[in-house]
Amino acid sequence: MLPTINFTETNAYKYLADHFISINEKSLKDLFNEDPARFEKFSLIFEDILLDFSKNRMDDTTLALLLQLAKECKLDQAIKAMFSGERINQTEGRPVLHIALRNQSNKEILVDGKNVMEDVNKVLAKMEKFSKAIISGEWKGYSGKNITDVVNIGIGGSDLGPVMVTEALKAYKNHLNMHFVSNIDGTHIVETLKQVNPETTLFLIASKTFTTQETMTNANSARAWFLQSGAAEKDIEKHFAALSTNEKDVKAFGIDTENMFEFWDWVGGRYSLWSAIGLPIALSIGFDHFKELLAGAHATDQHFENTPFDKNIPVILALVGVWYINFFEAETQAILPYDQYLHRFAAYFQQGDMESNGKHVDRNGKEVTYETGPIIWGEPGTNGQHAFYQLIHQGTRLIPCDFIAPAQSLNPLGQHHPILLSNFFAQTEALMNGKTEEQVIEELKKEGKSEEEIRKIAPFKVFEGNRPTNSILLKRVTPHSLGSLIAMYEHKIFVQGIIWNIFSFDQWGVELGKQLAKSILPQLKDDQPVSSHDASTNGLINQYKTWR
Ligand SMILES: O=P(O)(O)OC[C@H]1O[C@@H](O)[C@@H](O)[C@@H](O)[C@@H]1O
Repeated sequence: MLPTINFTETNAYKYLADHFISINEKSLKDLFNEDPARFEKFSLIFEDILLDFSKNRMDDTTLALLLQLAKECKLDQAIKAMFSGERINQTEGRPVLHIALRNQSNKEILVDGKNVMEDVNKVLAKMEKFSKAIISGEWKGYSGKNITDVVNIGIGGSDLGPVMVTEALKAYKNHLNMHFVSNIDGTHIVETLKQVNPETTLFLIASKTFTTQETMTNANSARAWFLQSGAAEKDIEKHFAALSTNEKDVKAFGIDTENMFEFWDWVGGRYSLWSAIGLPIALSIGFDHFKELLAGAHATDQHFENTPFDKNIPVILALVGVWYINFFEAETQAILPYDQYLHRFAAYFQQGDMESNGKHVDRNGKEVTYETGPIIWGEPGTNGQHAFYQLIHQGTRLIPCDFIAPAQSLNPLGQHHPILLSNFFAQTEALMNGKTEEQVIEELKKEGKSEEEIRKIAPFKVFEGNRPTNSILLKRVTPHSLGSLIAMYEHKIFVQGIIWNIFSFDQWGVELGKQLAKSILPQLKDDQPVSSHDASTNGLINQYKTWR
């Protein structure tokens, strides 16, 4: 069982609330001036990843109090509960064991007296064999040709992880062309099928439940297309595989369980890329690289489980986040990777974070009286700079940002990487230091502007600065470092959920819309006007009926 402490009733919270008043008056510049050792104190290195959290609006006292908060919320107990396989997803009665999927130490993890590592290793071995057969061409399509294209059909956690990782690790990929179909909009599957040949295409039907409407509809359309293109029922076994926990429905769909890659209810959808759901990753970059991804995540797991909180990267990331969300009232958190390969990283953690911690009821079943999960957003640098950074620099909102960049480029081309990184360094510096009115006036004078012109324009050119950032500098994007980085964010989300006293591993919030869509669908069959909804919904449906 997880602790059920209201963090606003801890001593640390009360001290933090007082302490906030004094910190809020200080600028980041002051904080750096006051403490020459600030960078050394407020940065951590883990393997080839440096976290610099010194450009945050906090000092030694803040950190000490945040650490005390974690202690008072019994974070240590919660971490132990997760790693030991307790049913910490209490609203669904399940353990939370994505850490088992990448448990390369193979240390036993028991659930109901059974070591889950046996099943994990069995599926990994099956994934290895299968991916090697497909990649090598040993596995043939129904007409004897090698597989050239893989179409993953899944949505949410059964899509976003594999999409993000295959994009992030594109530099490591082999000859297989990867396609991802998620949207129920027929356009997605139709446009994808235009690009592939049934004789050389492998479809992966990725769904934990194997009941998700979007995925099953897309899967059935893919199956129909396959059969209409000249293949026979018996050929399905060469071209369709399932990644799921639901053996019964996989069989009913017509997929041989030989081609089923199993996972278990203790793997949350948004934490599933390490499971059979990662098969498209193994196919795209090869199983050995997939294992390195798992190893990177496992290294972070060990760091998270065993490192004192003051040196623990996920814990620090989480506590700094809590500081902004609950004291500075920041509503959003930007994730800004300065790496084109990481272009889906923020989108991935939109699900990871917002589906986990977008909760308004605490672990006692009571309405919370404080903010929980932030709105996650972001785009890769430097594109974002030319789009929305204006608001981050000069807008009225405080937006904590995580800047992420690799020191080494996987495509060293002329001056591209130094230019990219100069922007990465410059942005966090600019956000911290800003530009004073005196500096603006000085610059305008140098440009030869008149007193009158200077007076008019100067206020608009001032940057107040004092805007907080984390910088995460990786040596290089590799399967290992990416695995570590993803796991850092996963555990950050876990820690924040513990502090906020919410359940991070259910997602009831996605159900209501699904339910209503199911009841509306039959009403769309005929042209009879509907009147059973509110006036707006009736009006929209009836207009649709006249226009379709
Ligand atoms: O993998 P399946 O079961 O198709 O679910 C796909 C997605 O469905 C959504 O409604 C959420 O619950 C996600 O967490 C999940 O990843």
